[in-house]
Amino acid sequence: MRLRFTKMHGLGNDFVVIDAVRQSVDLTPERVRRLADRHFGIGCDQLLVVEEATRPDVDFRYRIFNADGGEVEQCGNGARCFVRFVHEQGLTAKREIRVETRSGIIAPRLEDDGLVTVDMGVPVLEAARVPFVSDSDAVVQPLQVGDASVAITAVSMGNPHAVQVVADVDAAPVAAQGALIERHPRFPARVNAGFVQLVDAHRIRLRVFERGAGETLACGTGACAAVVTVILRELAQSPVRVETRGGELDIAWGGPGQPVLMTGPAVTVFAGEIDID
Ligand SMILES: N[C@H](CCC[C@H](N)C(=O)O)C(=O)O
Repeated sequence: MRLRFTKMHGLGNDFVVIDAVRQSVDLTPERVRRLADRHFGIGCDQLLVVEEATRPDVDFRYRIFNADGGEVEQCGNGARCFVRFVHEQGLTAKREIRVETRSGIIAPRLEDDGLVTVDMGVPVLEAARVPFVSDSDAVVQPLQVGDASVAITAVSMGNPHAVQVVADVDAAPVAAQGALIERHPRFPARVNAGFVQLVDAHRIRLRVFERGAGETLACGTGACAAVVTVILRELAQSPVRVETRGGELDIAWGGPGQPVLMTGPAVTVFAGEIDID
């Protein structure tokens, strides 16, 4: 199958973006893994597929696949790239679009300064809906991770996140502990593991070991989940600037029941074609 693609990134969280509106695409988990492979394929953290809307109240459908081949519910850095892509490709003249994802509708908007703002929807805090196996919906809950007991906040941005506060993200055991948390039995759909360091009431540092991709340079939904966490724990106030290894995101959240707004960059790197069997 010959495939036209565009390579993009949001703060170094990188994507292969595929237009499935103007080309027919048949993606299997194996094909996704091959396309995402940084040695045998193109290489990316996630693969984003642009499809025609399946309902009248949205402009497009947005499908997201992790590098491990699994399809997931949401991708924040990808949402910013999505709107830049459909605009650059002439698929829409709108600067703000409504996009249907597996976990609901998001609304990315191209700003005049070149950044992109996305209404990422309302965070889910009920454990059963994250999903997180627990008899409590408490904001902070203990989680046994190997020999350590860590205090996490379980929150869904459509996709599941387990967020902990650490003294120094650079020293945090992201690789070892992140891998254990990702596959922890209390997260039946697996989970993205966030590590947050407080800088001040409006600034945090964040690293995320992503479900299905490992540590990435930035995670948009992870930044949203981290801001929800530090605000719920009364450690910070909105808006919060999130420093990731790939750069900075600005997140605003008005509290439970309110949507999370994320603002940051989206960059097109190159376009190409690939033959994949
Ligand atoms: N690994 C995530 C999907 C990508 C999210 C991330 N790249 C973002 O920017 O939100 C998951 O399995 O839920």
